[in-house]
Amino acid sequence: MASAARFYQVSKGFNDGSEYHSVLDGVELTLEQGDTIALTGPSGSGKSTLLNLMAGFEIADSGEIELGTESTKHWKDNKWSEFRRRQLGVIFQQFNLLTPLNVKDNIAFPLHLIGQDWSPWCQHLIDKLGLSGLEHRSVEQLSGGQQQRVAVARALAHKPMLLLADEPTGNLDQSSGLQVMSLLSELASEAGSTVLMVTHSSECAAFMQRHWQLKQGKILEVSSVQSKEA
Ligand SMILES: Nc1ncnc2c1ncn2[C@@H]1O[C@H](COP(=O)(O)OP(=O)(O)OP(=O)(O)O)[C@@H](O)[C@H]1O
Repeated sequence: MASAARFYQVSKGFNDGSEYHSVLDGVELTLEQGDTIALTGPSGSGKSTLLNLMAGFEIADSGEIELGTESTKHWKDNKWSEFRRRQLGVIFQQFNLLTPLNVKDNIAFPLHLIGQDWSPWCQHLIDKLGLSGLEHRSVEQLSGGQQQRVAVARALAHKPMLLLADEPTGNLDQSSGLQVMSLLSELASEAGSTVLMVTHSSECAAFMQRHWQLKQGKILEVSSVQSKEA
């Protein structure tokens, strides 16, 4: 099966003015299409950095990143933007919704950027995410859990190849967080999206099939449904 993403010896670090600090140190990873993976690791271990590299928000110091069947080695900014618009969904801890817009317009906005219209799939997302009746409400008037459910709909509206989520339940209480996780994993599966999710919560990680840990700049596979069954 084709992979959704591969890292070959990817390294990334940052200068704090005088010194270079290595964060990712020759990371090797493969996300197979349809994988759902929870990424954990200590604070500062580089989880968000890894997601940022996969989305092209940051560029690796060395190594190579493949997305789908393409190497990103020579991608320019416009190619990364095109990839993000068409093939990527991103969910952040802080929701990052367009606050002057209502629920429906927040979900439709990224679709319009790629020339797509509202579809039965979008309506399905609204219904499943419990947003029916709230379509015309400003997102500022929603609870945190409702806002994150809008963010899930927005991220999946174009059925992205890859869904990246950075602590999507970090700002929610436990019950809203688990509800969002359950819907996110079910709808990502319906969309056919591969999921890589950063989380500090073992309960959230349990919604994913595989569990990776980032430690000392490298990925360790902690568990997978396949290996549990083996
Ligand atoms: N743009 C940047 N400039 C300088 N240093 C950075 C930058 N981005 C990240 N870092 C540093 O890289 C390290 C890894 O950061 P990152 O945010 O990826 O960790 P994390 O595992 O996601 O942490 P947390 O769980 O606390 O969110 C940290 O030491 C951080 O300060």
